[in-house]
Amino acid sequence: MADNTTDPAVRPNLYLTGFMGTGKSSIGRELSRTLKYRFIDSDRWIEKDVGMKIPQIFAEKGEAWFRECEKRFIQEGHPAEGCVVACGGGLVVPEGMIELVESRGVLVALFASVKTVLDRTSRNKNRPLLAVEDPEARIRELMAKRDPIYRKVDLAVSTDGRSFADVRDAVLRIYRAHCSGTPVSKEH
Ligand SMILES: Nc1ncnc2c1ncn2[C@@H]1O[C@H](COP(=O)(O)OP(=O)(O)OP(=O)(O)O)[C@@H](O)[C@H]1O
Ligand SMILES: O=C(O)C1=C[C@@H](O)[C@@H](O)[C@H](O)C1
Ligand SMILES: [Mg+2]
Repeated sequence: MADNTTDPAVRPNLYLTGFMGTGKSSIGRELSRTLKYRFIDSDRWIEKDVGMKIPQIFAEKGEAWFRECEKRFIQEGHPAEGCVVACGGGLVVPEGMIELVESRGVLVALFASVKTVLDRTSRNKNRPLLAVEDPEARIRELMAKRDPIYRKVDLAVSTDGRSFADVRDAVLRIYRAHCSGTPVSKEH
């Protein structure tokens, strides 16, 4: 099987999407080491670009303004190849964003249950959308809205009960298969 990812001339960007806590940032970093690609996290890029942390951006500028920053990041904030990009959890939500990201490289969606997301996000207070009295109810409500959007992404990996290495290898397999033109079946 031809493997384009071993050809330095063909290194399409690998974008990770999915709900908060599915592991885009942590798995993305691991993937970038394995592929010897540059790792970029859209949340960190925006924080640096605007000079504010995410909670401050949401509080002072609002979510819609943040979504515009995410669009600008995809359009002009990173190299055209050789990158693993961990997208912010809501980056693909506005209409047209899945198509925009897919025009820049290979998009893979990570999935996890409400329980897993709650467990993985509860230790950390830097997600303004989950900084509410009942984060579980908020996750349920947001996930119900967003799940149909993430499911539009053709390449998908489930992360529930799987180790970092296992998820990393599953993403690598489908990225490489996709790059070499091999059909990939969905795994939600
Ligand atoms: N497969 C996994 N097994 C165990 N823990 C995991 C796994 N994937 C992620 N985690 C843990 O879950 C937490 C959230 O992961 P991470 O920050 O990578 O999520 P994210 O998808 O980037 O979230 P966000 O959309 O908010 O940026 C981290 O503490 C990470 O170590
Ligand atoms: O899912 C979301 O809407 C978000 C996820 C995070 O990565 C950050 O982009 C921010 O907290 C919003
Ligand atoms: Mg992240």
